[in-house]
Amino acid sequence: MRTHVVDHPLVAHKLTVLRDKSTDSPTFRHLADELVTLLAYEATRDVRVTDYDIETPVSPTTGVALASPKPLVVPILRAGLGMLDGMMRLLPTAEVGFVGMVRDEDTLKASTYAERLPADLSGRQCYVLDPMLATGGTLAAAITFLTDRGADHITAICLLAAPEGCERLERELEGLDVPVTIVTAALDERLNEKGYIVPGLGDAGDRLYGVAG
Ligand SMILES: O=P(O)(O)OC[C@H]1O[C@H](OP(=O)(O)OP(=O)(O)O)[C@H](O)[C@@H]1O
Ligand SMILES: O=c1cc[nH]c(=O)[nH]1
Ligand SMILES: [Mg+2]
Repeated sequence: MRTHVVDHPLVAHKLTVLRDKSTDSPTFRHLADELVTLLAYEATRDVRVTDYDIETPVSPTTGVALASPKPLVVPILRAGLGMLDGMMRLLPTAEVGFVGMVRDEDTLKASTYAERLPADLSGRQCYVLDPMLATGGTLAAAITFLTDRGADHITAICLLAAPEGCERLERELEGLDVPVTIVTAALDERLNEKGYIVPGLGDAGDRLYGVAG
């Protein structure tokens, strides 16, 4: 597994405002959307393309087009939904699959409550969207879902990652014959006793959409 922390002053600036507890929900949604587009630029560096012949007004030339099958973008509900538009801005022809997962606040175990993915992901490049990589339980389960169905290339885009979650993913994905890359705006210090990322930004889903009942 490769972890890529995007080092860019605009990413750092937007992330700072996102972390600020006084940032309201509309501003948080807007910034999350902008940040994803910046991260997606890095995350799609190895998107598969194929040669594509065109004619410019001056001469024929060969460029590139997205290869087939098209990439699959997978937001992890709920908070990952706040990253979908920003991702689709860069990959408008990608397909989208959905996985709904929630972490139990006491045990920190992730469970799946919804899933709408193509049955066969053979040969597919998948981009998983989840703002928070905390203990890593959610992302480990999501990646397993995708690779069990044949996905052969996984990139997860996270706004923030914790070292504990990255280490867990390294352990759980060891031996997996599929390249996995984590692209994040920051690798934070640690998790607190409640499994929240420190300094973090709080509960991403609540900050995007309001406190869940
Ligand atoms: O790495 P982990 O320890 O598994 O935690 C990360 C998960 O926790 C949050 O989701 P949450 O369970 O709060 O659901 P929500 O998106 O509906 O708020 C977050 O969006 C991740 O999916
Ligand atoms: O800090 C955290 C950890 C998990 N989920 C969140 O939304 N925030
Ligand atoms: Mg949440």
